[in-house]
Amino acid sequence: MLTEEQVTDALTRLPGWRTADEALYREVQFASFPEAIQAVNRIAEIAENDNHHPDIDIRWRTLIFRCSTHSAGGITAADVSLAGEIDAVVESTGG
Ligand SMILES: C[C@H](O)[C@H](O)[C@H]1CNC2=NC(N)=NC(=O)C2=N1
Repeated sequence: MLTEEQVTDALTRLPGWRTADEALYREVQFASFPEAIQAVNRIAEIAENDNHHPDIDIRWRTLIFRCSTHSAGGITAADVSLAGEIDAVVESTGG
C-alpha cells in the first residue's frame, strides 16, 4: 500500500484523477459511446497484460475508472501505473 504522501505525489502526475475510499478515480466523457467502448477495449488489453484491472463504470459516453488493489485493500504502485496507462489511452482515443 502507498502512504498518503506517496499518493499525493503520484496525483501530481495524474491530472484528472482524485482519491476516494482507498482508490484512484477518474471520470472521462468521450465524443460518442462507440469511442468510449473502444477505450474500454484498449484498457482491457492493457489490464490483462498487467494482470491488474480497473473498475469501469460505463454510462453512455462517460466512463468512470476506479483503480485499487483488491488483494491489498487499497492503492498500490500498480494502481498508479495503471492510471497512467489509462490516461494514455484516453489521450489517444480523444477522451
Ligand atoms: C489472482 C488475482 O486476482 C490477480 O493477481 C489480480 C487480478 N487483477 C487485479 N486487479 C486489481 N485491481 N487488484 C488485484 O488484486 C488483482 N489481482
